[in-house]
This record gives sequence, structure tokens and C-alpha cells, in this order.
Amino acid sequence: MTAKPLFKRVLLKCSGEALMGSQGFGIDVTVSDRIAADIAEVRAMGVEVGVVVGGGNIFRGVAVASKGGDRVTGDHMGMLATVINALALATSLRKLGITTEVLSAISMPEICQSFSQRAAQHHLEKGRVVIFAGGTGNPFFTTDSAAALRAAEMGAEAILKGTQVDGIYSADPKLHPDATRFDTLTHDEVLDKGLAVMDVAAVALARENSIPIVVFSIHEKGAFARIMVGEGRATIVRDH
Ligand SMILES: Nc1ncnc2c1ncn2[C@@H]1O[C@H](COP(=O)(O)OP(=O)(O)OP(=O)(O)O)[C@@H](O)[C@H]1O
Ligand SMILES: O=c1ccn([C@@H]2O[C@H](COP(=O)(O)O)[C@@H](O)[C@H]2O)c(=O)[nH]1
Repeated sequence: MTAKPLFKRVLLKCSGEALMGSQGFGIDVTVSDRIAADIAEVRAMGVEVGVVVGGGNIFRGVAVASKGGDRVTGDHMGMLATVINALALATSLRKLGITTEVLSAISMPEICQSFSQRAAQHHLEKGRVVIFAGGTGNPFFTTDSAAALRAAEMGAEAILKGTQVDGIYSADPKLHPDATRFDTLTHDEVLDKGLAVMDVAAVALARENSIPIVVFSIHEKGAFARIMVGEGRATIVRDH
């Protein structure tokens, strides 16, 4: 791809659920390898890339709470799931020769570095892909909020939400096949219309920091690079 990228530094929110492929649970290495190849393509364009990976393929805290268990413990389990996914994605990237650092919001020094804004900036400036693991490190949040938080901390010019669907619709397209897709929206419109593709806290944080959000399908090979040059199918959320 020869066109100049629109952004110098971006935050990719990678769906955890996508990593399980057709298995129904866990990590399909072929999917992780393919997503890593898409990230490598964007790195090759000279774009600095931070990644937040979800945990939906392994565990979500609400699963514990819905069965009468302690929500906080469930959320701890969910955050640990994101660490497993981060290590899997880092492994796939390293196989491609991409230098990658995993920074965890929950300290586990035997496994990966702990998150600090300074460490993240340093690795990004060195051209390393930084994978932010462990969400925000706090229960009652999601990895969408972690994505908005890390994007603000790293001075990312955009959040790319790579998810199961190819944009934001008038209603969840998985439940409402007749829902219509938006090309562009403002942060306020996403919140006012209650469009649940991303949680409210994440959209509000992105709005406060004037960070655009691009929602696209992580299943579409090469979509990440196409979006970097203003092509591809996606919904763009920005404040003007
Ligand atoms: N208005 C909407 N437009 C688009 N998708 C929507 C909308 N409302 C709900 N959704 C659903 O939101 C989902 C994305 O949510 P979510 O972030 O929880 O999943 P994910 O990207 O797979 O992340 P993870 O698995 O890491 O939790 C989409 O797959 C879609 O089904
Ligand atoms: O900051 C955070 C981020 C995540 N969690 C817990 O992890 C799971 C998995 O994250 P998803 O965003 O759903 O993929 C989430 O359901 C929470 O239980 C958290 O507590 N804090």
C-alpha cells in the first residue's frame, strides 16, 4: 500500500471474541497469526501501534455475577483472560519479526512488564508494538474503556475498534438484521441514540479527549491497513 497513512499513532482495540475463530472458546492460533499480520502491515506503513485486546473469548466478569458470584472476582478473572490473549497476540507478532512489548495493568513481573505511561511512550517511540494487557486494572470496566484510556495516555490520534461487525448500526445487527449502518456519527450521537457497540464510559472518554473512533470488522483481512489510508468499510465517530 503506497498511500500516506492518515495517522502517526493509533490504538487498536482487538475483539477477544474474534480470537476464538470457529472454536467457540479460547484462542485459534491461525486467527491470532492473521490479526498479527494485519498489525504488521500497518507497522510497515510507519504507524505506531498500541493494542488493547479483549477477553470475551475466555471470560467475562458478568458470567460470575449472573450466577450469584462476586462480580469483582469475576472481573479479575476477565482481566487475567486479557493477559492470556495479549501473550498470544505478542507471540504471533514476534513470529513475524515484529518487536512487541506486553504492558500489564496488573503487575506480574515474571510474565510481562507493568504498565506505565512512560514505558508505553518509550516502546512506541522505539517502533515496538505495545499490547496493553489487564484492561484498566479495575473491576466494573471493560477493555473498551481500557482502549479509550490508553489511547488518551499514549496520545493516539484514533481508536480503531476491530470487532465482530463492520460498523455501527441503528441497533445490534446480530439481533436486528434490518438495522441500518452509519458511515459517520458524532460521539454525542452514539451516546444519545444508545448505540451499544462500545460502552458509554469508553465513548465519553474518547469524546472528552477528542479522539475519533473507527469501528470495523476485525475478521476482514487487511481492513486495518485500508482504514489507515481512508479506505475500507467502517463507521467513523468524531466530534465534527
Ligand atoms: N448499534 C450497534 N451497532 C453495531 N454493533 C452493535 C450495536 N449494538 C450492539 N452491538 C454489538 O456489539 C458487539 C461488540 O461488542 P463487544 O465490544 O462486547 O465485543 P467484541 O468487540 O467482540 O469484544 P470482546 O470480545 O473483547 O468483549 C458487536 O459484535 C455487536 O453485535
Ligand atoms: O478494565 C477492565 C477490563 C476488563 N475487565 C473484565 O474483563 C472482561 C473481559 O473484557 P471485555 O472488554 O469484556 O472483553 C470484562 O468482561 C470484565 O469482566 C475489567 O474488569 N476491567
